[in-house]
Amino acid sequence: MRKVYLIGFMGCGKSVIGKRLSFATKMPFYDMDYEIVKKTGMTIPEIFESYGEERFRDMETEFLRTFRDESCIIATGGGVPMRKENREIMRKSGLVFYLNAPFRDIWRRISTDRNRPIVQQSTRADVEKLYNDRKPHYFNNAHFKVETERRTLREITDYMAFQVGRLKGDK
Ligand SMILES: Nc1ncnc2c1ncn2[C@@H]1O[C@H](COP(=O)(O)OP(=O)(O)OP(=O)(O)O)[C@@H](O)[C@H]1O
Ligand SMILES: O=C(O)C1=C[C@@H](O)[C@@H](O)[C@H](O)C1
Ligand SMILES: [Mg+2]
Repeated sequence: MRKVYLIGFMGCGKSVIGKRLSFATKMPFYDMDYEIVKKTGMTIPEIFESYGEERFRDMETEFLRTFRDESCIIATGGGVPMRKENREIMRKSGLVFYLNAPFRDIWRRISTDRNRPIVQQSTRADVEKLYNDRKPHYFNNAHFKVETERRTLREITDYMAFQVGRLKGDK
């Protein structure tokens, strides 16, 4: 296995669980959003504001195409699985875990976060529609579906570390 990708909607826990999984598996961890912020020297709201969402999406694809060939854990941005090319790269280069969380949990976590431009520009109903539209893309493109509802971060991480350990060396 080369890479472990975490996919799912904003606030499902990709970044926080990715870090913990890195600790549990001793694999390095990278957060795509953070890598893009580091490379551009801009925050995500600034990138959306200055260049528009489409350019941000191109940066995500560029990251997947060019990121170093290393066994590692990658927390993807919430919109990454919407592009066919992104899905193909992820499935070819590693294992894909979908973190599923109910919309009410997601909304509680993200509604007041100013660092997510899509949330800032939308109503709750808009974000819920986006959640429902995206769900099949997450679901149909993951090797593993992880239910996070009523599970602690520890329980989720332990389950994922077990699956990663079991499959290490298979790919
Ligand atoms: N299962 C969980 N139990 C408790 N808190 C959680 C759980 N999952 C996520 N959280 C909390 O929700 C918040 C959002 O999580 P996180 O930033 O990891 O989401 P994300 O999937 O990386 O979102 P984005 O796509 O916007 O980067 C964090 O404060 C995190 O600690
Ligand atoms: O779901 C999305 O479209 C996004 C999620 C975040 O991870 C960031 O990549 C950005 O805020 C867009
Ligand atoms: Mg994140």
